[in-house]
Amino acid sequence: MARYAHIKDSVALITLTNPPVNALSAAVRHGITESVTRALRDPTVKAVVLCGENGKFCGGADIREFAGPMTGPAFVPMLDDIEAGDKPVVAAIEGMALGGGLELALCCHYRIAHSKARLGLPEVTLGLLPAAGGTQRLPRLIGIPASLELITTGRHISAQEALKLGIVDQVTDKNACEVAVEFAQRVMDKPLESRRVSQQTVQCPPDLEALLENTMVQVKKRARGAIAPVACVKAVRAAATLPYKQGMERERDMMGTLFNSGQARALQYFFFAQRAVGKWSLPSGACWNNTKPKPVHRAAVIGLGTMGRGITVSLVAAGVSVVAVEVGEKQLQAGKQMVMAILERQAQKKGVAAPLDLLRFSNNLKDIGGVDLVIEAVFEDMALKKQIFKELSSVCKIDTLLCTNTSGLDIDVLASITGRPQQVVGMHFFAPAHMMKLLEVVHGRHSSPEAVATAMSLGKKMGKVSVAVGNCPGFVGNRMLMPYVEQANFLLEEGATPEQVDQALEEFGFAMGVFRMSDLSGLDVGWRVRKEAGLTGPSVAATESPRKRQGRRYGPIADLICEQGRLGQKTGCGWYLYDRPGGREAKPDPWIRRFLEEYRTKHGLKARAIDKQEILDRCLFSLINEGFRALEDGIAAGPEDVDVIYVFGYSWPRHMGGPMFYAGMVGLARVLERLEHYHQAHPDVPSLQPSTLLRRLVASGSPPVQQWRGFIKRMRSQL
Ligand SMILES: CC/C=C\C=C\CC(=O)SCCNC(=O)CCNC(=O)[C@H](O)C(C)(C)COP(=O)(O)OP(=O)(O)OC[C@H]1O[C@@H](n2cnc3c(N)ncnc32)[C@H](O)[C@@H]1OP(=O)(O)O
Repeated sequence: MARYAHIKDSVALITLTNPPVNALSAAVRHGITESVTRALRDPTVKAVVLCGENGKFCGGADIREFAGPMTGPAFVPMLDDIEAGDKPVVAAIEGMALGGGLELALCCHYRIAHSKARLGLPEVTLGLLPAAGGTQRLPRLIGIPASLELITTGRHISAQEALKLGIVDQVTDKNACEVAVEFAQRVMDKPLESRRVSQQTVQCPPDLEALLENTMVQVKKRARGAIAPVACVKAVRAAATLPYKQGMERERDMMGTLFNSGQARALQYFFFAQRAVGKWSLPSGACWNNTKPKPVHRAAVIGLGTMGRGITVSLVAAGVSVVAVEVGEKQLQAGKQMVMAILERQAQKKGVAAPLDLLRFSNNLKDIGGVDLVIEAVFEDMALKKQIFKELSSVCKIDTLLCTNTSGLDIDVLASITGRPQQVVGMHFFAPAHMMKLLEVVHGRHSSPEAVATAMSLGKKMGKVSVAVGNCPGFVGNRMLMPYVEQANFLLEEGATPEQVDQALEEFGFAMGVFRMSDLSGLDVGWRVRKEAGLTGPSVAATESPRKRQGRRYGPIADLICEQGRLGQKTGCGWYLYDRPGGREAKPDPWIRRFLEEYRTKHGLKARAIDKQEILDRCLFSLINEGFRALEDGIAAGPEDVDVIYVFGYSWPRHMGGPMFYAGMVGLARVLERLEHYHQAHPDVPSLQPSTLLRRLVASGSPPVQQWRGFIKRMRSQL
C-alpha cells in the first residue's frame, strides 16, 4: 500500500502506508512500483517525494513474510528503476529508515532526515545481509570503513551521525516531508548523474586488506559460528573490489545462502520472541493489556554488594530517585564510591552530567519509609532476607512494593513474612546488573497482577528485557542451569577434562564454557546453594555415599575443589589456573588433571574417551529437558520466554534461537531419542528422563515452536 498524490508545483508525493512501521510487504512494494511508474510517466510531475505514514519512513522488509513464499514485485529491480529514472526522487525520512527502508532511501537521489530519525542496516541481526544493494550502495556513498562497521553490527544511527557520514543530505527539526517537497522543487531541474549512488566509484582506504581482515576476526569473535556477519564482510569486500553489477551478483548469491539457513530462521524467530515476552500473562488470566502498572518515582535498594550497586546504577540511569542502604559503614562507603564512579563514567560517555542528585545513601532502613518500591539485594541467605522483609513491612508505607533480587530462593516464604504478600515479587537481575539486559520478574502465589505489571514496566524503563516467570527453585534460568552443570560434572567423573567440555560448548557458540563461566562467577556461589539444599556440608550424614544424594547420582567434584580454596578467578585458581587472583586468562591446570585422576581411582571409575557430540547432547539436552518441564509446570509461560532468558542471561548463541527453538531445529524426536538413550545409560540421573511435554509434542508430530503455547494450554485443560 502506497498513497499517491500530485501536490503543488509539479511534485508527486508517495506515502508508504503499512502500520505499525510501514514495512515493505508485497502490497507496499506493489504500491511503490505503481506510484513511481505513474509519477515518471506524468509529464506534469517534475520531482517525487517518498515518505511514510504516521511519521515513520520504513522499518524494512516485512519480517513476517520471510516465513512464506516470496510474492509481489522484486525489490532490487524496483530500486534500480527509481535510481535510473529521469526525475529526482527525494526520501523524507521520519521515524526510521531501516534495512530495506534505508536501501529504498539509498536509491533515491536525495535524502532529508528528521532530527529524531534512526537509520541503519540491521539485516545482520536477522541472519541476513542488506541484499537490495545495501552492501554495494552504502560503501559507494560513505566509504568502506564506516559501511563495514554499520553493515556488520546492524547498529541504528541518529540522523546527525547519518549527516556526518554523508548518508543524508540534510537534517531538519521541521516536518521532513514538507522540507523534502520544498527541496524537491529546488532540485527538479538539476542533473541526476552524480546523484545515482550505484554509479559512483568506491573510495578504498590504502589499508583495505588489513581492515577487512581485522573486521573478519572481530565479527567471528563477537558471534562465534554466526554466518551472516562473515557474509557481510565478504559483500563489502565485493563492493571494494568488483564493479557494481558483479558486486550485486555476489550480494544476491550470499543472500540466497543466508536466507535459507537455520541461523536466519533462528534470528527472525528471536526478533519476535523478544517482543512476545513483553506480552506477559499470569495463570489467573491477568496480563499486560489488562493490568496497569503503578508509577515508581522513588525506590530503595537494600545491600550495596555487586548486585545492589548494579541495580542502583540501573535505577538512577532510568531517572528513578534511589535511597541505597547498607548497614556496615565500610561497605556503604565502598558501594557509594563504586556507584558514583559508574554513573559518572556512563554520563561522561554520553557527554551529559551524571544524575547524582537522584541518589542518596543511608545506613538506616528507616530512611526508606516513603519509597514506592524496594529491591532487596543482600547476600543469598534465606534467614537474612527474612529478617529484612520483616523490617521492610514495618518501615515502608502500606502500598510500597517489596521486591527481592534472589536468584532462586522461594519468594512465597519471603512474602509470608510481610503481611502484604500481594505486594511481593522477585526481580532477578543478572551480574553485572547495570550491563546485563535480562530481568526475571518472579510472581509468587500471592503476587498481585499490579505488582507484576509494575516490576515489568520498571524493568523496561531500566532498559531490561523483562520476562515474567513463576516461583520455583532457580526460577527458569538457574533451574535449567542445574542439570547442565550437573552433566558437565558427571562428564569429568567419566573421563573428560574441563577444557574439553568448555571447548565443545564454546564451539557450539557459548561465549564461555560451563567451567570457565563458573570460574568467572565464583565457585562458592553454587557451593553455597548446594549447602543450603543439603547436598553437601555438615548437614550430610557421614554414612551417605559421596556420589549419591537422596537416591540419585551426585557429583561432589565441585565441592571438593571449593574445599581446597579454589574458588575461581578471584582466588587465582578454580577449574583453571590464572596468573594471579583476579587474573582472567584461563590455563589448563595440571593440578586439576591429577586431582581428577586420583578422584576416579578412589571411586573405581575408569576414564573413557568422550566425544564432542556426547558432551553437547548431555549438557544441552538435559538443559532443554528442564526447559520443557518449566513449560509443563507453567513456570515459563512459553518457549519464547525460555529462549529470551537463555540468550540474554546465559549467552546462548542468538543465532541458535535459544534452547527451545534449537530443540525444534534439531528435531524433537531426536532430542527425545537421545535423552532416552542417556537416561537408560544413567538411570540414577532423573534430569535425563524425558519430560511429559516433550513426549507429547513428539507424539503429536513435533509441531513448530510457535505452536507450543497453544499445545500446552490444551494439554493443561485436559488434565
Ligand atoms: C522484499 C524485501 C526487501 C528488502 C529486504 C530487506 C531486508 C530487511 O529489511 S530485513 C528487516 C530490517 N528491519 C529491521 O530489522 C527492523 C526491525 N524492527 C525494529 O527494529 C523495531 O521494531 C523498530 C522498527 C525500531 C521499532 O521499534 P519499537 O518502536 O520499539 O517497536 P517494536 O515493538 O519493536 O515494533 C512494533 C511492532 O512492529 C512490528 N515490526 C517492527 N518491525 C517490523 C518489520 N520489519 N516487519 C514486521 N513487523 C515489524 C513488531 O513486531 C511489533 O509488532 P507487535 O505485534 O506490536 O509486537
